[in-house]
Order: sequence, then C-alpha cells, then structure tokens
Amino acid sequence: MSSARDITPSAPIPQRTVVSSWGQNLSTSPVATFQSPPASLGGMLPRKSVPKILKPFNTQDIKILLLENVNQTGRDILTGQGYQVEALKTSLPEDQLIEKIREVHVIGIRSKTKLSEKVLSEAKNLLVIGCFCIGTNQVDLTYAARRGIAVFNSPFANSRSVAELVIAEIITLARQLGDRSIEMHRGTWNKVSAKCWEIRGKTLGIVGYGHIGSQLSVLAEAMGMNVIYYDVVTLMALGTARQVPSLENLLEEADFVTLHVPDLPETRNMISTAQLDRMKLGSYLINASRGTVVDIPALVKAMRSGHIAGAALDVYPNEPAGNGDYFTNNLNQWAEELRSLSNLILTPHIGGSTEEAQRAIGVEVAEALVRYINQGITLGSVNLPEAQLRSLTLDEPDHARVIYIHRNVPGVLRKVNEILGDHNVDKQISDSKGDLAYLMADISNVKYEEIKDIYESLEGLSSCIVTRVLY
Ligand SMILES: NC(=O)C1=CN([C@@H]2O[C@H](COP(=O)(O)OP(=O)(O)OC[C@H]3O[C@@H](n4cnc5c(N)ncnc54)[C@H](O)[C@@H]3O)[C@@H](O)[C@H]2O)C=CC1
Ligand SMILES: O=C(O)C(=O)COP(=O)(O)O
Repeated sequence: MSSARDITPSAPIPQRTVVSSWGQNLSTSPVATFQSPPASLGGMLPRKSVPKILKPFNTQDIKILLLENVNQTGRDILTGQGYQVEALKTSLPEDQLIEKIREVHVIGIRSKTKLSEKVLSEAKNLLVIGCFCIGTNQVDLTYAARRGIAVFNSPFANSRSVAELVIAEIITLARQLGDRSIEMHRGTWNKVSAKCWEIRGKTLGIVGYGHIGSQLSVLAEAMGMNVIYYDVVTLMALGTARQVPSLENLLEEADFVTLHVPDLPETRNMISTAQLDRMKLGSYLINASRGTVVDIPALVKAMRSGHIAGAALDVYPNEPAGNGDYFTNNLNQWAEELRSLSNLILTPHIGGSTEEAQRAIGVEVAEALVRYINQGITLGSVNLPEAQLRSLTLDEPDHARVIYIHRNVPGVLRKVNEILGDHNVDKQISDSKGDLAYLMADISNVKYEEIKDIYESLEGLSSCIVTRVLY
C-alpha cells in the first residue's frame, strides 16, 4: 500500500571493504566471524517461537543500541538471544549518535533518530536497523541499501492506536472539549452550545487511505459520519466510503480533513494556504502523519481568520529528542502563536503511544532483527530484496548459510557458484531490487576451516557489498 516502502537504489553501490559478517575488521580479528556456538547457551536459540535452531555464532558478540525507549518486549527478545543490548530512553544528538553507532552491529530507533548518510557512513559495523515504528522517513533507506544495511519496521502495529486518537480528536474539536477543559482547570464555568456540533452526518475527508486511513474510515462510519478519501493509488473503499479524484475535491467537501500520508517530497507542505482556503468555512484539520505535511504558519493564519474552526496537531517539523520543555527553546515564530489559539489540540507525537501498540511493535521488530541477524532472513525488510530459506537446525551441524549482498550485475551467480561449487549447495535463493541483489545459499559438508576461504573468496568479488557466513 505504501509507495514509501519501495526503495530502489539508483546511484552506484559502493563496496564495503573492511567489514566482515559481524562487522569485525578481518585484519585484526580474522576468525571471530566464524566462532562456534557458545557452550554456555547450549547452541540453542532460547525463544520458544523459533525452536531447535542452531545458534550460528557467538551471539554475545552482537552489540545493539536501542534509542527512544524501545518497549521492554523488544529488549527482552534481544537480550534473550545473548546479544549485548544498551537501551536509552531518548534519541541522541548527531555527534553522540555518530560516536555510538561506530561501535554497534544493530541499532533500534523510533521516529526521532535521524539516520542520515552522514551518520550511517560512520557505522562501519552496522548490519541492520530496526525502526520500532511505522515511519521510515528518518532513515536514508537508499544509502542503507547501498551499504547492504537492512532496515525493518512495524508496518501496522500502531495503526489502530492512531485511528482511535483521531476519532477522539474529531469529537473533541466538534465540541471544543479542549477549551472547556482548560477553562474549568482555570476555574471558569463556560457553558456554551454555539458552534458545537454532533459528528453524526458530517463528512470526514481522509488524505492517504492506507493502514491508518482505512482503519479510521471504518470507525468513523460506525459513528454515523460520511467518509470520503483521496489517495494517489486507487483503493477499495471500505463500507460506504468513497474515493474522490483529487485533493481539492476532498478539501471542498469535507467537514473534517485528516492526514495519513507518509513524509515524501510530494507530501511536504501538502496543506498550505491554497489548500486551507479550499477547505469549507468552519471546517477542521487533523494532522497525525508527519510535521512536514502541514505549513504551520499558514494554518495559524487560517485559524486566526476563523476560516478553520479547529485543528489537532500530533506531529511537528521539529520534534525534541526526549521529554521536557518544548516551547522555551523553540526558535520558530509559530510556536508561541500555536499556544495562543483556541480549539487547537496539541499532542506530543503520541499517535502510536499505547501499551498495546508499543508491546506489539517491540515483539515484531525484535523478532525481525533476530531472524536477520541469526538466519539472514529479510522478509519484511523495507530496503532489501525479501528472501528466506528455512532455518538451519541442529540436525545439520556441518551446514553453513552463505549470505551475499551484491551489486545486481551480470555473471554474479556463476562466480558465486564457482566458489561454492566444491560443496553441496542444498538450497539457494536470490532476488534483486534495482541495483541491489541478495543471495542466500545453504551448503553442506563444510568444515570450519573452509568457511573462512568461502568468505574471503566472496569478499574478493568485485560485485560484493556484504558477505556473511552463518553456521
Ligand atoms: N502520529 C503517530 O504517532 C504516527 C504517525 N504515523 C504516520 O502516518 C503515516 C501513514 O501511516 P500508514 O497509514 O500506516 O501508511 P500507509 O503506507 O499504509 O498509507 C499511506 C497512504 O498514503 C498514500 N499516499 C502517499 N502519497 C500520497 C499523496 N501524495 N497523496 C495522497 N495519498 C498519498 C499511499 O498511497 C498510502 O495509501 C506514516 O507514514 C507515518 O508517517 C504512523 C504511525 C504513528
Ligand atoms: O510509527 C510511526 O511512524 C510514528 O510516527 C510513531 O512514532 P514513535 O514510535 O512514537 O516515535
């Protein structure tokens, strides 16, 4: 459903030179890559959901940095694997992030941490990024792919939480509940019905009818709203919802406009003066997508003029790394103006912040990371081709799994199979995405000493981006 997930590297792919499968420099640590399973953990993965799988290396060697208070469910899964996990409650400023990312093989983030090319180019050991959220706009996915760094997210575990928040906001705006509550907290009884409305029979306009937008559609209809939506893709309408051909059509018809599009060049300032002018007099705007989608000064103006009767913002162009003061050091002029507006709900990016969503995301993303680290499985990756082979088990002690991330150029398979040719290739799968290709092969009757030769031969090929050999 999401166009943002379809990442195709277009620039030439640079080769990764010094990094072995676990990110250790081969010149200083030539055999660390191929260590046997640690006796202390019995060679077994401890999680019940993946039973009897051979632990393919010393999982204690894997260093993971988790930022932004990733849920305990995710931390437990990762520490349960024996990985070294450091978990911080906040994001980090760029200089500190660069220091930390140099050390780790895995990083887990949420929506705040910006993994730009500048940051990722320092991450010499990084194998994989886990976005413990839906959005992946904070990561340079193309650059990560060119470096052979896999990225996983949780595509819909918090969708329901966002949809429920928006439902609450629709009623809150229609009834001016935020203002009445603030007044009462200040001691003022202000009983009014003017410009307070039922939502029954009103039209909700949903921009972006993906996981969140379509979930919201069902909930809104159940409360008696008419639903229209605009999306760049033609999508099946749920219930009696109706797709409209253009954003302008939606803006002209809707009493409430709610935004559920990803952060893309095309969605930046998607709602600005021209669009607000098109909206009905006395209508409402809700943004729980990304802060870049709404031109805030234009919104302030439209609210001051009374054209827009209320708004709810959960996301902002600049969001802080952690909890605390937001407005004192906010240099944007609109910050103070926002605070002074009536019937404006301001929330600190809590759309997906429920216990249910965070627990589910913790499990989903941590399990994807484990599958990738231990088995090389890329199912659900947002930037690498998706590939899986069934798991290596304890019945296959002389087997190894070769993972070869490479440039998608002619002749690679022939060269790889020449290298693997002295062994029995039990299974092999290869897929490509643009300039990048991902190959997995399970080989049998392979001795420990031979694994290092295979690894070094593959690393020597000009098409190589990353080689990993798991056994
Ligand atoms: N406030 C919060 O805490 C949260 C915010 N989000 C944000 O919500 C966004 C939407 O999430 P999902 O529904 O899961 O995404 P999704 O990928 O399922 O749906 C997005 C929809 O937007 C459409 N779209 C893309 N560009 C468009 C354009 N220019 N005009 C109209 N439609 C366009 C796509 O075709 C797709 O149907 C995420 O990208 C994320 O940025 C997500 C979760 C929590
Ligand atoms: O899932 C998303 O994309 C969100 O925006 C939620 O982000 P968060 O996990 O609250 O930083």
